[in-house]
Amino acid sequence: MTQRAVLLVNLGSPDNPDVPSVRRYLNQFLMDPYVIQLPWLMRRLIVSLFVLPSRPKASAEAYQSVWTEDGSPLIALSEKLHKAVQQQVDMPVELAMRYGNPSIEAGLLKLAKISGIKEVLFVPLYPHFADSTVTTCIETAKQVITQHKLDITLTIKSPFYQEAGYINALVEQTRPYLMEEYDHLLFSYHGLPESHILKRDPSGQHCLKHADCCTTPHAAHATCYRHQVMATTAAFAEKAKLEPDSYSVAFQSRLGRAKWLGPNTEDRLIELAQNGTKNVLVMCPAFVTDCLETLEEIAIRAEEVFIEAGGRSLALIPCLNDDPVWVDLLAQWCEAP
Ligand SMILES: C=CC1=C(C)c2cc3[nH]c(cc4nc(cc5[nH]c(cc1n2)c(C)c5CCC(=O)O)C(CCC(=O)O)=C4C)c(C)c3C=C
Ligand SMILES: [Fe+2]
Ligand SMILES: [Fe+2]
Repeated sequence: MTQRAVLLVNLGSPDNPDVPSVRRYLNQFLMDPYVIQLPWLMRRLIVSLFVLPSRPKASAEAYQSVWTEDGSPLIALSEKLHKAVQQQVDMPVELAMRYGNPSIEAGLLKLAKISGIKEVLFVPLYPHFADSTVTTCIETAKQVITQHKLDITLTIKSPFYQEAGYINALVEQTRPYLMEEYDHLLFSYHGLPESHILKRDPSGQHCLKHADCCTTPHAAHATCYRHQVMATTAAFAEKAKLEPDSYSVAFQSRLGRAKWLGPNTEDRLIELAQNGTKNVLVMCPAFVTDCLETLEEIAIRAEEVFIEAGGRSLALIPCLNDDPVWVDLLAQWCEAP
């Protein structure tokens, strides 16, 4: 019997698309000190005064527009992925969410109870490093292990933003869309406040200090989300043989008043439409499963913005979800991360 088990970890969704459930979810999410990186009292005030009074209603409506018979798309698709991986490997695999359910605590307790399990391969389902995604789920897992005195070690899968297997899976998944006619391919990555990147630059003098910082080799790139998404884009463009002017990068899902990475996806789509681009393809490689941010923000809202600005069609390329090439890659990592 193997000593290893696997925990796949994604972000999580509200339990239901109603206002109270979304409020609970947003409160847990935004009170996370890795997400809003301010002292507790300031975070509490911002979340209570500026987010919780109005956002749960708007977000609940957005969730309702994409909710499925099986629940939230992010959870339902992550469960399909989990099942497909479990079928390929001879070790226990569980799925957990950083916010909402099933929790990281429940997943680790379940795995730790299985006789003979000594090591958990912990796989954050994010290709790129960010404290607000990767660090927070790792720290939560460590707390659970300490709190419950679990006799297991964690092996953590590193961000895989430029691993050949991941780029290959993305290119294979995207190929049918690239073979259709289109004018421009937009890589829309989830955004991040610039302060999160600056805080992680060990030199304090590299990240976001000059225009080509992300393509100039530097130790900061181990934790630089912007460098990592640029590296994914470059590796994808090379493997898919994209023409240099046929694609660009933008950042979506901005929240609040702080300065976030740019350009903003909606602004970029307006610019493309105004410059005569008619048919745009959008892919979102920061997400491995489709979710609110791809299905509602891009496929519904961004499409409206693009068409209103003069574009003709916007097609969202699905995330990897339970694509067989991606499932095979995860199964390989289970055996040898
Ligand atoms: C892909 C990686 C993600 C990063 C980096 C990230 C940072 C980040 N997000 C918020 C605020 C919100 N994000 C929300 C939804 C959401 N975010 C991600 C992924 C990343 N977030 C996913 C996969 C989802 C979808 C969840 C789902 O149920 O489908 C939301 C909730 C929805 C809404 O009200 O808009 C918020 C809020 C911040 C502040 C942040 C970095 C600081
Ligand atoms: Fe950079
Ligand atoms: Fe987010």
